[in-house]
Amino acid sequence: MASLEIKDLKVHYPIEGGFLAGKKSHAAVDGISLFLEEGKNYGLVGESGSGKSTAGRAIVGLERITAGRIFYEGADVTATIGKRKAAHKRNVQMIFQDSSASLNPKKQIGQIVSEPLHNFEKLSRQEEKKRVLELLEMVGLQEDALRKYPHEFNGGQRQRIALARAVALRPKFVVADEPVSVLDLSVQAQVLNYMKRIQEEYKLSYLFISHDLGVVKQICDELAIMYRGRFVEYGDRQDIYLNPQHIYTKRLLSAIPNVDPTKRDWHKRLRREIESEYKQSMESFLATDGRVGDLIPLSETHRIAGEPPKGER
Ligand SMILES: Nc1ncnc2c1ncn2[C@@H]1O[C@H](COP(=O)(O)OP(=O)(O)OP(=O)(O)O)[C@@H](O)[C@H]1O
Repeated sequence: MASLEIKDLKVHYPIEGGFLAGKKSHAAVDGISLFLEEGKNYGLVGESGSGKSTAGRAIVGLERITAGRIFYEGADVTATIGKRKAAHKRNVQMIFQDSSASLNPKKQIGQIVSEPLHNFEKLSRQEEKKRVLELLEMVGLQEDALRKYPHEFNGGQRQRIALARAVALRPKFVVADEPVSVLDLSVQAQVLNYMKRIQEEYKLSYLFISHDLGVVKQICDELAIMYRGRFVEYGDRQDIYLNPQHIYTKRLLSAIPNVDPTKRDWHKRLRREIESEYKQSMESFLATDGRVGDLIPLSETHRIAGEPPKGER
């Protein structure tokens, strides 16, 4: 069974003129480790700026790594940008948040989806076209899409095209960086359904990057919660939703919309409590130069995703 292992990954960006402030680099990703198994879905969750996208790009080889190693099926595939090993390139693909930027506007959909096949597989023209049509069909598009350009489709359709291209080589892992966050709710659900369907068909795994625990809940088996380049909590989806251990996780959970209206008051009060606990805890965190190990232990754990306490139902 295929696996992707990330060991102590660091991506530090140089700070321009940073020597004046006594700090030469900014740690966007500061030592994260993950072990991903084929067939399971993983969520990388955190607020804007926590380092999720940088981590995702580094994992697929689009970002220069400062330190750490990446192993695909046990083999070290850590490489500098543009020099990824073939197995890693084929088997670890990525889709991005902004499909209007990631799909070349000057190319027709047929060209876009066939590009990876063209680069990696020696198929006849006929075989290639057949495969592209299968891929388009899998994401709910017809043959007439072949000669159209990205701007002729809406955001949800474009994201489905990006998905078709990402899975053209039947990869084992797809890093999906906020793939639905700019879409309307109904379109989000549609794209997520296609993602699930493709996963069942191809037995692949997603590393799903999102700031929204509500979306991640629908697709991921395991979650890593990221804050300032590090993981503050990692574990099974159910454990994290029902029994979050970290104040930062609780805060993200408390921000999930769609609360049952009958429990709204309870939820509001809980949010207020969490905000005040969060402030104190994170002030100490920052005072200790942002080391996760220095976080103040939690006081009582609120069962956020579960039911309100008895007597408040
Ligand atoms: N190319 C870059 N050069 C310098 N700093 C960068 C670069 N890319 C990202 N950063 C910084 O690294 C940190 C992490 O950014 P990143 O985009 O990975 O976070 P994120 O959690 O994905 O946030 P978002 O959801 O807003 O994209 C941020 O402080 C960001 O400003």
